[in-house]
Amino acid sequence: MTIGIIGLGNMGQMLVKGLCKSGIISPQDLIVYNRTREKAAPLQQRYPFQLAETPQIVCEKADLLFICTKPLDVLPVLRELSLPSGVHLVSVAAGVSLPDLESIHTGAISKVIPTVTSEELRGVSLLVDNPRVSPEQHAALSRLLEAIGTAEEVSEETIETATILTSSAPGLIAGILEEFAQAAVRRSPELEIDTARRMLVETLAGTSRLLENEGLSFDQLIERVATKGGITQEGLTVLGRTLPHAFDDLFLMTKEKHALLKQQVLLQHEERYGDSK
Ligand SMILES: NC(=O)C1=CN([C@@H]2O[C@H](COP(=O)(O)OP(=O)(O)OC[C@H]3O[C@@H](n4cnc5c(N)ncnc54)[C@H](O)[C@@H]3O)[C@@H](O)[C@H]2O)C=CC1
Ligand SMILES: O=C(O)[C@@H]1CCC=N1
Repeated sequence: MTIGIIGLGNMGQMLVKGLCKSGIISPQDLIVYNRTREKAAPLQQRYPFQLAETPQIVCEKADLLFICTKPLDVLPVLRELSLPSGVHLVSVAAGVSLPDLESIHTGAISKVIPTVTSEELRGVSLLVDNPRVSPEQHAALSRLLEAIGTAEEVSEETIETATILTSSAPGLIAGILEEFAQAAVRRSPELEIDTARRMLVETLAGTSRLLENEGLSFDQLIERVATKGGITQEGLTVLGRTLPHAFDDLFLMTKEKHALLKQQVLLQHEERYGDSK
């Protein structure tokens, strides 16, 4: 099977690295197009994939085609292509829906929301298919996603919330850890910020191992740490007071951003067809 990738940004590169590292494919099974050809060179040296001169060549050679551009570039890029009906199109763009893509491609289409952590072969890819995806195409895509982490089938209704938990989360967790480290240094200025960051990274790795290897729930882990009448309980009380509002806000704002993106994609349709699809 030949896998095409258009756009070698964060997600395109993650797919190249993850899929090749996992051993599920060999680099020669990949055909990639990047607007700036030279930018692909360092990655191509490590993983000798095929580098196409044009995106049209990619879609003609690929059985499975990942479009990895930013959401508002997806439809304009695809419209310039003549997509063979047999190609299985996979969009990774947040805010671009299956119906948007169905207006362009008559064949099988999936929407996948991957995660940057799949470069390390861990993390969740969210997957939703349109009805034209055959069981064989679904199985082939799922196998690839399972090779770089786990694949969760979701509906288009839940994909936006799940995106925050799986795909935005590595960035959000990094943001939380940075605030954690900065607050520690504000409290104890003699502590180096990089030391605080290192302590948190190691603690995060240990925490995730403990949760996973011992099959602990979050509550069980809290019980192990928070000695009755001890220090951690005080911290948990503060979190219980402040975090629900912060996370409610976070889901509200990201939902609004999703809605805005979808509106902008819809406008691209209207500008093109002079009506609302
Ligand atoms: N970064 C992340 O963790 C995740 C991103 N996504 C989705 O992945 C998509 C890409 O995101 P990133 O990789 O972070 O963005 P990015 O900005 O790193 O990559 C976008 C790439 O598209 C290329 N591109 C733009 N126009 C093009 C064209 N006409 N032809 C060929 N290539 C073109 C750019 O050169 C760039 O390399 C977005 O739609 C985003 O919603 C989904 C899940 C996670
Ligand atoms: O922030 C974004 O828009 C992309 C989609 C999910 C993760 N990164």
